[in-house]
Amino acid sequence: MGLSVSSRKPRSSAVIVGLDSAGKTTLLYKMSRNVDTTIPTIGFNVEKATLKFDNMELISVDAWDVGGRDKIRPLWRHFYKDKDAVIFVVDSNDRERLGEAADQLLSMSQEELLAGKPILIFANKQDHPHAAKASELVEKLELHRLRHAKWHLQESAFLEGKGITEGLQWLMATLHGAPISSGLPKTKESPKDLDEVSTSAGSDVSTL
Ligand SMILES: Nc1nc2c(ncn2[C@@H]2O[C@H](COP(=O)(O)OP(=O)(O)OP(=O)(O)O)[C@@H](O)[C@H]2O)c(=O)[nH]1
Ligand SMILES: [Mg+2]
Repeated sequence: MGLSVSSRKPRSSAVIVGLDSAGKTTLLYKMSRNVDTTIPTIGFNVEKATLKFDNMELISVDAWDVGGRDKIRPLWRHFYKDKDAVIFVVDSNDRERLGEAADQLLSMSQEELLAGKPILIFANKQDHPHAAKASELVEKLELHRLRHAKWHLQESAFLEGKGITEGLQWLMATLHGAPISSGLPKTKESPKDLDEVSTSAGSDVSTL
């Protein structure tokens, strides 16, 4: 079963990034039944949670907007070190900042300590009627630039709890090489029911 894992070392860990207001904190709190959240004070906002299912540790670091990015860069290494994956959250309804988000995503993917790690992209806020859909986001986020990483774009609506499980299932399957069933909430769709579009080797898109 493997559900009683609170004292075990995390099985895997991911760093959550994204522009301000994308939904990173909402993602953590949506799973708060299953997480412990702490906010250490080290000069910029850090939120940490451990998913009890699969014992995956998620760390959100709100460091992008802090002045003098180069000055705090050495601190980032502390959080990027030993991470197995990147979770990137984008506000699909904020088209004006998609270019900025694309640059942040590319920059993260090129961080030495994260290079080549799988990237789960949550195309969040899909509950907005005019939110950019997966196909538009693949283009606007310039995902072709993520040449060396396996990525998956998952449409989501965190406030409604939609898309979270599906995205994390992809991540766990990618990290562990096989679907993980223990403790994961059942999803209504099986992968074959999702509208999956192959975009390049090892990368794909799932709509809600
Ligand atoms: N409509 C809608 N709003 C959302 C969704 N997810 C998050 N929000 C809202 O977006 C706002 C920002 O969400 P946060 O989770 O605080 O964003 P964040 O990425 O942690 O932002 P910073 O901490 O500033 O970097 C909040 O008002 C959330 O309620 C969603 O799926 N749909
Ligand atoms: Mg936040």
